[in-house]
Amino acid sequence: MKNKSLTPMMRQYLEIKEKYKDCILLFRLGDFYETFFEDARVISEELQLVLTSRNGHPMAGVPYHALDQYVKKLISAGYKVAICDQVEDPATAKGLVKREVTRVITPGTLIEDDLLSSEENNFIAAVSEEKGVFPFVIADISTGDVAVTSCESLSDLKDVLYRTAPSQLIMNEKLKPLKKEITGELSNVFLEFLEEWHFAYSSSVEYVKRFYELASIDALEISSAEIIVLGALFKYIEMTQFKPMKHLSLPRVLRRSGYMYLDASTIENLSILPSERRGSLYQTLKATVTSMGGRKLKEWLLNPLKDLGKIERRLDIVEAFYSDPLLLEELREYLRQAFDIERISSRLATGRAIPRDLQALRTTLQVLPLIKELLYSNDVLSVIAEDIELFEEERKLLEASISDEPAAAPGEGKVIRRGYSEELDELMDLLEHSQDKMKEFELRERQKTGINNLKVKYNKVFGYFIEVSKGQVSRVPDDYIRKQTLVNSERYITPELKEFEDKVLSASERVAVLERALYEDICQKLSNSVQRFRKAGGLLAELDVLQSFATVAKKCGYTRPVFSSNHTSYVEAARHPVVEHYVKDFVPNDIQFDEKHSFYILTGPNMSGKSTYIRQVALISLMAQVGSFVPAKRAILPVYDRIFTRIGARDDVAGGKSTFLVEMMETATILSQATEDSLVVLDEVGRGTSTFDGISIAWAVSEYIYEAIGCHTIFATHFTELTELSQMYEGINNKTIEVREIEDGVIFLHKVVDGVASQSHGIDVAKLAGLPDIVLQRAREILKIIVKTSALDKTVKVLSSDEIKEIRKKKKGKMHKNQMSLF
Ligand SMILES: Nc1ncnc2c1ncn2[C@@H]1O[C@H](COP(=O)(O)OP(=O)(O)OP(=O)(O)O)[C@@H](O)[C@H]1O
Repeated sequence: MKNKSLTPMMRQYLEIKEKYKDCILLFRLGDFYETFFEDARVISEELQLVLTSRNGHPMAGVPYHALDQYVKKLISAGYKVAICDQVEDPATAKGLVKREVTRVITPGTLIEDDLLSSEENNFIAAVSEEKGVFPFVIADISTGDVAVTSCESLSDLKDVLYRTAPSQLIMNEKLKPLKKEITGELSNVFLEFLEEWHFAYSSSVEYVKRFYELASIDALEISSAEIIVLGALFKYIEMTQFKPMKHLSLPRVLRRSGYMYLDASTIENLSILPSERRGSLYQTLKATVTSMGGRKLKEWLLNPLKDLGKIERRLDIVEAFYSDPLLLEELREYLRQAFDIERISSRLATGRAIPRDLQALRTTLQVLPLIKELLYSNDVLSVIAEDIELFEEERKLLEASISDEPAAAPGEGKVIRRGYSEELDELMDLLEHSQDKMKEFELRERQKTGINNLKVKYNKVFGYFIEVSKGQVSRVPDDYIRKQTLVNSERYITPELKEFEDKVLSASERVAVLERALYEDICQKLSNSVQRFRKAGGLLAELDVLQSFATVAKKCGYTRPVFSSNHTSYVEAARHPVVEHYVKDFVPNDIQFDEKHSFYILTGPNMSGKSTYIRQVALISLMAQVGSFVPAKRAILPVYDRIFTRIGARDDVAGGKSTFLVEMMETATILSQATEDSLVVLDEVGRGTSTFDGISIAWAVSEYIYEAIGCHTIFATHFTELTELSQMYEGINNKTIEVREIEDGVIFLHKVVDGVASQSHGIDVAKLAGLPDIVLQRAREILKIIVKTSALDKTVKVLSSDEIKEIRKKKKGKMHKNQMSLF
């Protein structure tokens, strides 16, 4: 590149680019943000923009008004973008402008307009490693939410990443060797490695203290390793945003002991979160009407409660809504009027609130008293009403200052309401009624001087002037200043007229300046309340989720679960909350767990409904612990500490793991982490290997769970051999799913009953699937031969009491209960 051909601006571009090498630099120039050199090539290709050239160098630009939209595209294509704006240069007396990077946008720091109504969180996360533990922090800059946890193992960290799905992950450089392992299954995460010094303890402590204005970090009750990543993340945010992020909340500390832990495969197996392929629990339970509620619902579904008091509190509220449909409908109506004040708060705090945000904030604050009053009308709900703050001062400020339909930006007098500022009103009056004002002035002067034909006129040379005909000149008062003499008249100005003229001529400019200043002042005042707005937003979100539970419970015929004190369970006529919407006549089934029924072997033909049944048992408990009613006629449930699932075949080709290896790893996790208070549902464990290996593993796993862990378990299997276990262990029972055999196949009745499946009917299902007759016939012949020759030798003995003692001892040493923390 020949430096000679560079313009001064291009040189400046290169200078700034030096510091922001890893970013696409967008340079404000008039109505465009321009890029030059290689950046220009990149953006013209990524954004399909015309590539032009200046002095032989490539150049491309995006229009100023469409910046957000283009930046978002660049970010999703994996780029970081530095926005270089024109700012006043205090070094020059003339107030000249200079260009400066005002923010760096990365996937995790994107908080533009279109996110305002989104139900998704946009998390930026940071992780480091300290003695085998991974301290982890996430923040959503667009809502102000911050949370920390520590992952005790790599698989814990992967679970947390799966659950939070951050769009950007900042990692300590020392974790580079684990990059593939950590992020293997994450798609679309923007990774950045920061050098180790970013994770220095002392600077992080100082930073966090300063950020939260704390005398000591002890108040946060988080470990020093967590402080380090929190500090590193905040430093990163400040480095990219150049603005204080005062809306970021104190970190929520998430410890595994506080919640029912769901690992990534359980979230996947139970279809808790929405997926493109099938329905989910989230979609079923979602009758929320605000985006804050949508986000909260997701958070709750991923973190079911273990504290019975808290669960009952949620259920009480759901019941109060459920049993008062009119109140419920009224509340939904008010909530529909509430806007996403968490996001508005973040925009206020970062100086990016637009007038529409303030209009939305006002509407939301206006609806709060109505919600409060409504909740007070019900005894149970009045407890929540107490917590609703009314923001009288802020509401009055917004009502007095922001017009009903404000313009997109301040500057033309269409944002600030009339009556808020006398000065602005006067200027606007001047602009709108300058002609009338002139007439008024003229009339006043005529009356004052007695000159009937006195006229106020305007020309470009003098501006406004008073014209008096020659015959009347003797009446002209002393304070008139003569400006010009014509044949038949004299022209004068007065200080008042000049003052008026100045006002009119500069009024529009002054309106622009004054309205912007007033607007900024209002935003500034409101920004002092952002933490309280966020809190109110959180409360509205919770109300929204709880009303959503009540709405769905009514629509789908759910009942309130009751919790047993002796860890037993009886659910009558239970349904699968998602599948019931996809099949015509869903057949409800019961489930019972007590001392004599803690472990079920569930056999049944293919397609009979085994997976559906075991999933519904897990989902019903999960729903209950989230605080929702459940799809059953009656439900008595224990509080589970964890739900484990091992369902379906999954491989991890990227991580070099076969289907069977993944299956065994998941099973190993269950055996090492389940406690007697857990619920375990297993589907076809052992299927991924040879039949005899599979049966042996499944058998030994069942014995281990039953004897060493003793938790409620359902094991769905095609290995009918496992049903022998019920003969040997008192609490192991057999269940099967009924089918009616007909001449030409089977009818699936989907009814779960005591007993063992007579056969798998796999060939009947193969027929349904359309396998050719000749293949089906041959399969039947082979089946007959195999059944005769390979029956399991029924000589397996029950575990001896010494063996049981031994496995219980080993299990104890491995217990992880409540040790780990999670998200
Ligand atoms: N209780 C039920 N009432 C009505 N239909 C049901 C019920 N349970 C399951 N089904 C229907 O049967 C289909 C098969 O169910 P599911 O996958 O649970 O069977 P499965 O026994 O696990 O099969 P396989 O052993 O082949 O994996 C479901 O997709 C659903 O359409």
